[in-house]
Amino acid sequence: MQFSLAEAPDEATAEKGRKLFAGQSEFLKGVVAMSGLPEADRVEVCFAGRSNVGKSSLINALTGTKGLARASNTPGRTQEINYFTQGPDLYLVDLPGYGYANAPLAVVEKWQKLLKRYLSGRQTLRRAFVLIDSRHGIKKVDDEIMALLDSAAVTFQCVMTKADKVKAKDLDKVMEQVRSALSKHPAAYPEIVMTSSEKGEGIATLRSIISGID
Ligand SMILES: Nc1nc2c(ncn2[C@@H]2O[C@H](COP(=O)(O)OP(=O)(O)OP(=O)(O)O)[C@@H](O)[C@H]2O)c(=O)[nH]1
Repeated sequence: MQFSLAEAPDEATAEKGRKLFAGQSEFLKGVVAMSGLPEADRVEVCFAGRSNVGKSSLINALTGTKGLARASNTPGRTQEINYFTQGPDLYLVDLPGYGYANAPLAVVEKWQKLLKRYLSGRQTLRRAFVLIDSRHGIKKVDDEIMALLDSAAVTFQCVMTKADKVKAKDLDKVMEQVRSALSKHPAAYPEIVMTSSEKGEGIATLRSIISGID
């Protein structure tokens, strides 16, 4: 599999993305058990990543709603599966951050159990976006989540975050590592999205990618 960076969308595709995200975004609920999931009545995409990777910031940037997903400096604060509605036809799902070194083992095990159940049991889940910090590349815990997605047969797309924090030459090195790590995962989608929630880079691209998922 060849992995390439997603290019900026053409005008028609960009418009589709803009339209989707011009719709209202609202926090629906935080879920701690499968029994709490909302009715599976629309397409959903989820966002996974290590604690502090920038998930909340990315969801806020995508939806254009500051403070929608709580952007927090405290790692590991997003401990529930958080459901957001995006317009009438889409759920954006913020998964618990993983790999938080100081989390008690019992908490980690509970997340993992819920995550596994969610990923393998949610019929309407169309794609997972796995967020990777552009400074750090793919770590062991990311690789484990990707393996979980492989076994659950959930297509996942890699989204690089905090691109503004990395120099171009360092980014090349990280991308090489990312491509090589992704090549071991059959569920990996061939395009990688480079983003900066801070600068807005890649946000229009990701919006149009999501608008093309049905
Ligand atoms: N420079 C820069 N900083 C960012 C960017 N995205 C997020 N951050 C910062 O990174 C930190 C973590 O961001 P969050 O969005 O809270 O991360 P999270 O993944 O939701 O964190 P958890 O709730 O711990 O899972 C915050 O201090 C953000 O301001 C970005 O694109 N550029």
